[in-house]
Amino acid sequence: MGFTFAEKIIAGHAGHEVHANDCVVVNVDVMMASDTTGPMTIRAFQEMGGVRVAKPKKTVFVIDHATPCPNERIAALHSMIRRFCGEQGCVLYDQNWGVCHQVMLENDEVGEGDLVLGGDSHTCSYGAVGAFSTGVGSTDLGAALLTGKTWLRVPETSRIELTGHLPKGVCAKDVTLRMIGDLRSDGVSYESVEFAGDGFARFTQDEAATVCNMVIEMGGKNGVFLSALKRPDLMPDEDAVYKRVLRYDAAAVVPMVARPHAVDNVCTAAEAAGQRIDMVYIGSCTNGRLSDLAAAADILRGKKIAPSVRMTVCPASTKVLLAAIDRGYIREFLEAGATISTPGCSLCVGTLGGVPADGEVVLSTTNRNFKGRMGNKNALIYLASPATAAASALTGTITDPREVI
Ligand SMILES: CC(C)[C@H](C(=O)O)[C@@H](O)C(=O)O
Ligand code: SF4
Repeated sequence: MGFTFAEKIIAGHAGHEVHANDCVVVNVDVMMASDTTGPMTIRAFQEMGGVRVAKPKKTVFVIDHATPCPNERIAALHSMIRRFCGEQGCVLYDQNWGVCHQVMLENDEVGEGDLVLGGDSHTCSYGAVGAFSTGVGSTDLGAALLTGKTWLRVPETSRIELTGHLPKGVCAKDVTLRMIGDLRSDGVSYESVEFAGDGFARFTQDEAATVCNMVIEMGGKNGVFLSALKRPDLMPDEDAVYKRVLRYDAAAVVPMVARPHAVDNVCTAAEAAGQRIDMVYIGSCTNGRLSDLAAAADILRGKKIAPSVRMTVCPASTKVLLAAIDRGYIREFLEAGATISTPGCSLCVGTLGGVPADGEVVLSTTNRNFKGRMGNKNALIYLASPATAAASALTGTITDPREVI
């Protein structure tokens, strides 16, 4: 019986052979906390008697969820993180960097073969570069800061294969929403997901990050793109055991949306067409990268968004913003009538401005549309790709991007 990626990488970090459902203690290569969970992690570390973190150069804090800082209470938490990083010699990405997951990826804080714990549920994003990465609570993270280790139940694995080419106007986000719609939010609970097939192998790292980012929205523990694996010792064996295997034909995928108030409440963009929208948000660790901004800029270029729509674009990082400036996208967004927000989590989780009013409808490129997500429980949030978001901003209603390209 062969081994899956999860079994191989966890075995390497446990120092012995492991099988799905074993409970093991593993070495952790990289730890990450944001400004939301960082303070709780520091407190947990201190309450456990922590004096020095085990791996300061591999312990990363990113101040991203509430930047620039909106109030006094959060300012105190931000200073607590800065002080801790100064005392402990941990790596700090302050408010000028961007969303934690993008910052981790674009600054090579994580790489192939790393076992990564993050105090954020979308830590699963790093499967795009061949890491085993997963989100944990602040207490587990605090313990890892102290010991450099954690415990894991070795996940069972599902494999999802994509074959062929995506049609024009169809994005990685559409494939992701389609899979989540099919599997539902608990479809692969606590499982590792291997993304395979020539279709996924053709995805760029940005696209792979979009897919892996939302593995948690199908209940997964982690996701990994097999095409990101260069090390043969991490590749799953031919006779590895899978809980389920799903296959998708890329040519048959169409633009999708998730309707309020659940990520698995999906339908095609064509089925939702005509739904009025008041706000459009393009950004986040799911879809705020340069290629996402490019997809939106291609649709908005030389046009004006509907007067009834307020549109905000937030590059996922300062590096993305600078590249978008160089390529002229930022000017194009501004000329189309959009607002540009400071790189970070921005509107995604309601920790900053841009809160929708009661009854308003938002189309967002983020990963969650739960009630209250953007700061108002009486708003309705739809999720979609950057192409669908841009096309819909032009018309003021949900629009299949293939109608405008
Ligand atoms: C605030 C934070 C704990 C949360 C997470 O863990 O994912 C946030 O980033 C989110 O996207 O919902
Ligand atoms: S951009 Fe949104 S989903 Fe990503 S870490 Fe920030 S709040 Fe969470």
